[in-house]
This record gives sequence, C-alpha cells and structure tokens, in this order.
Amino acid sequence: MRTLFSENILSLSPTPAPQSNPFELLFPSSLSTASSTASTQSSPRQDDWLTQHVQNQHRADADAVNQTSYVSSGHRTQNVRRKGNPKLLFMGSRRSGKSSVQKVVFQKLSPADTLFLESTSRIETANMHSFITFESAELPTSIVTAVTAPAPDFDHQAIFSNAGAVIWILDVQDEYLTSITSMIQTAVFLAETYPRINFEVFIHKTDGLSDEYKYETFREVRQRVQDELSDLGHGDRSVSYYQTSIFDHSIFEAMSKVVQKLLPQLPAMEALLNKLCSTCRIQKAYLFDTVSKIYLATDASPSFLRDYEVCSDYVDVIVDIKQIYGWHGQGNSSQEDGGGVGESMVSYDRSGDTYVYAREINNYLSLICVMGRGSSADKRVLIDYNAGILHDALLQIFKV
Ligand SMILES: Nc1nc2c(ncn2[C@@H]2O[C@H](COP(=O)(O)OP(=O)(O)OP(=O)(O)O)[C@@H](O)[C@H]2O)c(=O)[nH]1
Repeated sequence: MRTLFSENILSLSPTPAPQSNPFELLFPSSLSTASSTASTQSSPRQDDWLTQHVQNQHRADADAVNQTSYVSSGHRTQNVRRKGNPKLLFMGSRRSGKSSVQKVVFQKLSPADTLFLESTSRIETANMHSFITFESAELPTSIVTAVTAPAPDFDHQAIFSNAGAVIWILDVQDEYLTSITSMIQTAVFLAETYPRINFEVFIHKTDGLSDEYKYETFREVRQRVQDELSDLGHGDRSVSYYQTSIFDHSIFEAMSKVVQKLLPQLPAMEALLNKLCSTCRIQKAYLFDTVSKIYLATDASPSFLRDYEVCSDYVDVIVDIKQIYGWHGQGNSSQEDGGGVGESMVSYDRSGDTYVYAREINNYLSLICVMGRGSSADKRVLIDYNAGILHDALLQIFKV
C-alpha cells in the first residue's frame, strides 16, 4: 500500500480557500428531493475502465437483485422510512445463523467463534451505539411457529409494532423448503397485519458454494416465494433478497442496504454524494458508520462488492489507528461538530492508478471514496475542499 500524501490520517484538514471556487458544490435548497434528478444524470465515471470491467462481470447478479425491488405491476415500491433508530428483527429456522449474523455485525464477534454459539430459546436483543443506534432482536424458533400458527394469547404487538424490518435467514446449506413455507406464512402475516415493515430475505451461508449453485438457489428461492405470494393474493408485497455469509463482506453489504431503507435522511445523503462524485470524478463514494462498517449511503453509480470490500477494509485501518491514538468522545455523536477531522489518500493497486480517499465526518461517520484512472486524485485540494462542504451539509442534515 503506497501512501501518496504524507499527512497523518488524523491530521487537521487544510483550511478551505476563501475565494470563490469554480468547483464548489452547489447544493439545491431542497436536498431531499434532489436525489432522483442527480441519479439519472450520466457521469464521466461511467467510462471508467474498472467500472466497465466489473459491470460486465456482475450485471447478471445486479439485475437479479434489482428485479426484486419491483412489484408485479412494474412500479417500484416505496420503502418505508421512519424516524428513530433502525429496529431489525431476525427470524428463520433453527441453526440457520440468526445469532451469528446479529453477533458478527452488531457485537463484532469473530465469525469463527459462532461455531460455539448456543441455541436461542428466548428473544435476544443487541444494540449498537454508533453514529446511529442500531437495535436488533433475534426471535427464537418458538416465536416463528407462533407467528405462522398464532395462538389466541400471542401478543404480536409487543414484538412487531416498533420493528422497521424483518430479516428472514434462510440456510442454503440445509434443507430449506420448510423454511420457505414458514417464511411465506410470516410474510403474509406481516403484509396483512404490519404492512409498513420491510421484509428482507438473507439467502445465507453461501460461502463454499459454487457461483453456479449460488445463482441457481437464489433464482429458485426468489421465484418460489414470488409465486406463492402471488397465489395467496400478496404478489404486490415487496421482498428483497441478498446472498450472505458471515465469512466475507456480503453480510455487511446486505445489512447496509437493509438499514438504508429505514433512514429518512437517505435521499439527502445520496444527493450530496452524487454531486461530490460528479464534481471530483470519484468512482464510488460511501458514507460509513465507522464502528459497524455499515454504509449509510452511497452514490448512484453501480455498486460492486469489490469497491465495498476495499473501503470497508480501509475503515478497519482507520478504526485501528484511532484505537491506538485515542478515540475521543463516546455515545451517539451525530450532533458533534466533527472537531479533529482527518483525511488521507492511499493507492492500493499495483499500477498505482486507483486510490482510496477517506475523510472523517465526525468520530463515528466517515466518507470513503474509490477513485480510478482519470480521476482527479492529483487535485487533492479540490477533493478536500468539496469533501469539506459535504461534511458541513451532512452535519446540518443530522442536526435537523
Ligand atoms: N458456513 C457458514 N456457517 C454459518 C454462517 N452463519 C452461521 N453459521 C453457522 O451456523 C451454525 C448455527 O448458527 P447460529 O447463529 O447459532 O444459528 P441460530 O439460527 O441462531 O440457531 P438457533 O438459535 O438454535 O435457532 C453455527 O455453527 C454457525 O457457525 C455462514 O455464513 N456460513
């Protein structure tokens, strides 16, 4: 890894030039409505060789995932965004990996240690206090049974009334047809009783499976669920599917997408990132929750796991350095003004053409960007300046 700029990652940012800058970001006053416009504009990034190359490789997968966001009528379903912390409920059959996912993502348990997890017999909750507070709960199989065959005294209000999303964990390394049946019953129950709750399916334990088998399983599960929901009169129920494993970055990427749907600030954050990317010719930009490695927003260009992996690993480096040199301030810091902001830029490939740029927004939120060939990585001042404006805008969004 070659560091291009000698400044320490925790060094103070350069003071923006006082005179007017032709590259200055212009934020429309109605930030919340700007994202749809920005996302339809073509950008020079699209010519980038890396984007093109990886785009060809992953188009089939991306299509498959995107299709799941559309209902049968062809209109995109609006995901429900609400105020407050994202609340996630994990459901699934026995030993499907519910505790493992919750503990790896929110409690930073090492994936290898999940081998020794005991069976869950009651509702287990885990909260993670970071830039936003993530609340999650794992429902034991007995509750899953109660949902699919409800007893008269079953108090589903207490469990589901505050939830933002239900995540169904489907173990593809096991016999999964029974799990699909319970999943459909749960989806129908939620569609009828709590239609505002997002329903997400993690096609889980995909590590060690061939690409062909993964794709086939993914397609089969999606088709079966959609068919059965349509037969039951809920064909318009939007269900999203993700291939996940705790042994790679896929679980964090999937969790990021689930969480984003619950953030009311998402359109504003996306609009800011789109503008930053087109102004500074950035290939991909992510806003990371530094502690959880969940990204809260990204720009509209195609997302690839490789970009996410590089940025996520870089967040790990930032966290390690911050832990060595001291991490000031605890708790929810969304209101902090971002004092002690640091930024850095490194090249991570052999050719030296691809860079990762990182900038702290505050102690718990980081902007991480990937820049390919043809980017303006050599114009560091321009990037710093525009990132500074984005920084201020983000702090305003979260102060509202
Ligand atoms: N290969 C693989 N194994 C996994 C993955 N996630 C979890 N496991 C394993 O699956 C087993 C069961 O995991 P748990 O998290 O205990 O499953 P659970 O659904 O909480 O189990 P119950 O509480 O008994 O219902 C453990 O041995 C985990 O190591 C994964 O992504 N890949």
